[in-house]
Amino acid sequence: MRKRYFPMFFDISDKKVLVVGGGKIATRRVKVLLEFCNRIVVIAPEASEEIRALSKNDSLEWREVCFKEEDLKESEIVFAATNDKELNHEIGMRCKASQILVNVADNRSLCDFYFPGVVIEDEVVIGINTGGESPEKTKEIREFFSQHRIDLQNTKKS
Ligand SMILES: C[C@@]1(CC(=O)O)C2=NC(=C\c3[nH]c(c(CCC(=O)O)c3CC(=O)O)Cc3[nH]c(c(CC(=O)O)c3CCC(=O)O)/C=C3\N/C(=C\2)[C@@H](CCC(=O)O)[C@]3(C)CC(=O)O)/[C@H]1CCC(=O)O
Ligand SMILES: NC(=O)c1ccc[n+]([C@@H]2O[C@H](COP(=O)([O-])OP(=O)(O)OC[C@H]3O[C@@H](n4cnc5c(N)ncnc54)[C@H](O)[C@@H]3O)[C@@H](O)[C@H]2O)c1
Repeated sequence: MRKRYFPMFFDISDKKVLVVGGGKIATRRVKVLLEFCNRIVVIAPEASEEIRALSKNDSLEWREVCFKEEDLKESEIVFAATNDKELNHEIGMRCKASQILVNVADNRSLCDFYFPGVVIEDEVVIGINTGGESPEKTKEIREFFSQHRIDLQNTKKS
């Protein structure tokens, strides 16, 4: 049977979320995470303009430093998204050893969970996933739903 990932809809509003890295992928993920969580720390010596701007809000703190092992102590969910493959791997392994939920952007086998494609419309949240087989397909489906927001609204009213 094909391996599938169960879509748990998880309350992360008060979880301590750590994102390591502040580039393209980290930015894409932070923007989605901020819809669900107000305790995000980003650790990265360099961060995108968007992360810099978002860090002016209380929900997001950007620390302009390199990752250190002790950063994990205060974290409950970790996203490793640096451009350093070895570091991402190390973060994944350390989280596993400490039973901290971890997602590693360049190594699906180290992920406790995958980042979904997300569509939000009022109280409706759609999460899309292909079990790691085709993120591109996830993106296509997410774009399809995003362009059909009217239909989602109509469904809700009927
Ligand atoms: C849904 C989304 C969320 C997000 O990322 O925000 C997401 N990937 C997205 C896009 C995307 N990812 C990649 C490209 C190719 C273009 C490119 O290379 O740039 C594109 C297309 C693009 O970017 O346009 C490359 C890639 N992806 C993974 C690896 C590593 C590996 O497979 O081991 C590599 C190689 C990296 C490398 O080594 O370089 C792994 C994962 N990607 C996942 C999620 C998880 C499974 C999702 C699923 O099953 O469907 C999983 C397994 C783990 C995880 O990361 O949670 C987002 C769509 C967002 C949207 O809706 O627009
Ligand atoms: N899962 C996915 O969907 C997906 C898609 C494309 C790429 N990727 C992978 O995601 C990772 C990030 O890609 P990107 O395009 O965002 O890279 P990027 O070059 O845009 O950003 C890298 C970030 O990592 C930070 N960084 C580097 N060393 C660090 C350290 N020691 N401590 C903390 N932060 C550090 C940099 O300051 C920068 O902010 C890569 O491994 C890439 O292969 C994943």
